[in-house]
Amino acid sequence: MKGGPAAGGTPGTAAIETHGLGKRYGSQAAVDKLDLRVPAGAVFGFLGPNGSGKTTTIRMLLGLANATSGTASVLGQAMPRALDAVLPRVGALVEGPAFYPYLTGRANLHRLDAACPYAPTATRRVRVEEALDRVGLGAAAGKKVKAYSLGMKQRLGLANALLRPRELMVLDEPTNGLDPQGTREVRKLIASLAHDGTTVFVSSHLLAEVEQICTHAAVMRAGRLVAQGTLEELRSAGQAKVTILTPDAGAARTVLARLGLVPGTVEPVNDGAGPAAVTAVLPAAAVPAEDIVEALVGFGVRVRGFSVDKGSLEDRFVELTGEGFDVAR
Ligand SMILES: Nc1ncnc2c1ncn2[C@@H]1O[C@H](COP(=O)(O)OP(=O)(O)OP(=O)(O)O)[C@@H](O)[C@H]1O
Repeated sequence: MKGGPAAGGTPGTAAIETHGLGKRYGSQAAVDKLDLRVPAGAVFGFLGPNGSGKTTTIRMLLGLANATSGTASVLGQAMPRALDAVLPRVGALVEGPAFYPYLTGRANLHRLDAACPYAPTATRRVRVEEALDRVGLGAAAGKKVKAYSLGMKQRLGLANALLRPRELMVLDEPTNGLDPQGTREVRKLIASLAHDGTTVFVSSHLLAEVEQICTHAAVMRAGRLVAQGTLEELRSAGQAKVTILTPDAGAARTVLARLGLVPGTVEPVNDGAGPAAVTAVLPAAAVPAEDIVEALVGFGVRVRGFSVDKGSLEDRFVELTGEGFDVAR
């Protein structure tokens, strides 16, 4: 957007911060004791399987739902008390805004912008066209929304969030309904927002998506936050795996067991004719790699190859959520 860079917030401050935030529906806690911290300037992935409480959290942050416990602040101000001061600084895509089906995409944006008391009328036409272009809807802007696909409606929702520069963008599953091309475009859009200094808070149940675009992430499971931090921090908190390539698989297993590690299966390499690969999981506070090699050699194990694999973010998230992704609670 050409409307000038967003302020973005001072690095080191939090764009979103919650303490003990919770929401109950009857006896069910949709969100429970949430302590979330989204640093200013981050592209923050809010991950979790379906039903883990992401949308409920976002709704509370935006004043669309009332918390039943705890506190939340957005751009340094308490919510929902400071709603009127905060919302003009926040762009949001949550469950798609209500569009008029018999109006064109462009006319819908004009109406939504006109309904916003903070939007300058003089620049409306230009801002609407820029937002439509930015989400790749320029060519379809004259079509009625009732003829839009789900992906096109999603893009229109994004365009609505982009009508003015914002310090914080909150996007709930922004690639829902988009084809691979549309997904790539949204990723690029998020990167360009971040480049302009906007903090982006994006929920997703797609790990690969978060891994590609985010600097930080939090993981929800059944209403609870189970991890948050930079992607690197989340990765390194996971369990690493050691793999030993050796013709002395039995002896290698013995050494691993003596070191307190649990040896995994022995996999033949090269159809069983050559050495075998022996693996073991290294817990977070594990035996250092050099000590393992020393013990193997000391025991007379011939080592042809040795590697420590930190494990992917996916391994870590499956570890954390138990059920993996795309699973309803
Ligand atoms: N209005 C409501 N009334 C009762 N229960 C609700 C309501 N909204 C959400 N819930 C429940 O709260 C839990 C969390 O839902 P939420 O929509 O926040 O999850 P989510 O992580 O956003 O999932 P999804 O990715 O499927 O949108 C779910 O068990 C859901 O059924």
